Amino acid sequence: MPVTAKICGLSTPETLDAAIADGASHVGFVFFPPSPRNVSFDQVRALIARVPPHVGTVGVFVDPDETLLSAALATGIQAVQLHKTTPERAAAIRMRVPVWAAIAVKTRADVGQAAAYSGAADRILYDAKTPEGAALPGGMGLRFDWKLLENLPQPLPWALSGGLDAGNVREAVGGTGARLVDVSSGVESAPGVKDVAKIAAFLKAVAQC
Ligand SMILES: O=C(O)c1ccccc1N[C@@H]1O[C@H](COP(=O)(O)O)[C@@H](O)[C@H]1O
Repeated sequence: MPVTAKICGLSTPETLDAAIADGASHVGFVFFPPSPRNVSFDQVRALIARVPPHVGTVGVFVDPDETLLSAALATGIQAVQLHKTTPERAAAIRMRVPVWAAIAVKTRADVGQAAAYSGAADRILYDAKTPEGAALPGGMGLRFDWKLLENLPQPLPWALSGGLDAGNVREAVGGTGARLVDVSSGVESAPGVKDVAKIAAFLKAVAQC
């Protein structure tokens, strides 16, 4: 089975088109105002119109309230990636749209939190835990100890993220067995500024995994 990749935090037609042309299986849009990647509903509507049916669209949220979630779902996103969202809230949201539950990982106990999302999410996204008080719960280019995922029974389909880039994704996939990887900072030239050459290099590296 080939390894597939989500390119996250896209905000321009040029970088979205590059991700699709270079083989991304999913593209992600961030709905979180403190993020340098935050996008408006109109922006996302226009971007989604460019996405072919074989590429999945994912909205990224941090425990979204009802108003934000409803407006974002109206743009046409096909799944939601939920950070800092309880299993109960995730389960309620899953009644409306497929859910990727982000698990912030620093320790083995963090990885164990994934089990609580059985029945509440469709996929687990293991991401690096950002420091206490950080502005963002993800998208900071931080990685966690991939050994924490070794030999672990997985409660759900899962994906790996956190600090991935073209130079380390092969090692990450080899060490963890991930079949879906997710990147944001690793394909940027500055926070929030996606780089088409880095997107191409990342997706080429993934194709060689
Ligand atoms: O990218 C953001 O700004 C962001 C904001 C709020 C929650 C999550 C966010 N990003 C997600 O974090 C992971 C890892 O990103 P990175 O590759 O380490 O930069 C990825 O899933 C992003 O979608």
